[in-house]
Amino acid sequence: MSPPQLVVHRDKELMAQAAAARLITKVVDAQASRGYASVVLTGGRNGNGLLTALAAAPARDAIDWGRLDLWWGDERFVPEGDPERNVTQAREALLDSVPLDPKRVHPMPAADGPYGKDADAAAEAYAVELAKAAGPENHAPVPSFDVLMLGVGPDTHVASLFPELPAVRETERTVVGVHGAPKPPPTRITLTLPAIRAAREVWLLAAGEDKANAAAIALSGAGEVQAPAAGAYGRSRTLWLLDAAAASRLPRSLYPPASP
Ligand SMILES: O=C(O)[C@H](O)[C@@H](O)[C@H](O)[C@H](O)COP(=O)(O)O
Repeated sequence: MSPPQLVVHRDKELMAQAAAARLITKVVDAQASRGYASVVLTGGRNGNGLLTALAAAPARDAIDWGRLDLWWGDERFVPEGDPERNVTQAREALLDSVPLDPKRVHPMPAADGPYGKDADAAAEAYAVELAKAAGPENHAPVPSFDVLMLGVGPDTHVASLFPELPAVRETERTVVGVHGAPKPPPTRITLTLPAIRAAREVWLLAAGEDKANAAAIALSGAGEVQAPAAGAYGRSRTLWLLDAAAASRLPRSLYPPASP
């Protein structure tokens, strides 16, 4: 596993704009070489901030939206259309403004969907959907995601993998239900670390002073059960995208080299 790369931007707005530009290039390159691209979205302010910046990006439509597969890293297990749902927020920020192929957009099940209030059954169904989309060359029963994005919580959680809770300890299943999450709402569905680690690239988004401790802990050798962000890495690249506030408590040895 190659060490994580860090890129620090002046502030969260610039981080979102730069991350959006980075995503456009990554998707365009994947589509040019393979004919399609596969991206995992994340919820939260930084994840939605990136989507909002992407919607406004001048080069946005260099992406062939009809050949983009979208998945989610986690979802709040609430009814369809609930403003709390990550997919609801993603639709408002970007998805409703671009010509995606609906067959290639894979939201996680809602709490009023075919699995009712059974988050574990809904999680299992999403795992089956991921496995069906996996190819023979894939490293886990999930597609080879080009980019899997993760917002980082102030407690170092990523997706809905919270410190010390059962989901972060999962080593076999790719998707599990989460009960009693400390970040409301308490019931969620989440990819697990094995699924996250099947991605070619994992990008962690951390902006704001409230993420400074989490970034420092996760990047200074903490264990993944105590600091789930520490266990989120990609097969070929792990990239932390921070703003200066979130990077403010990083050990000097980690902070990207000052320009000469
Ligand atoms: O469902 C969620 O809440 C998100 O997927 C979660 O993992 C989020 O990305 C982090 O909590 C960071 O959220 P902020 O960017 O809002 O701090």
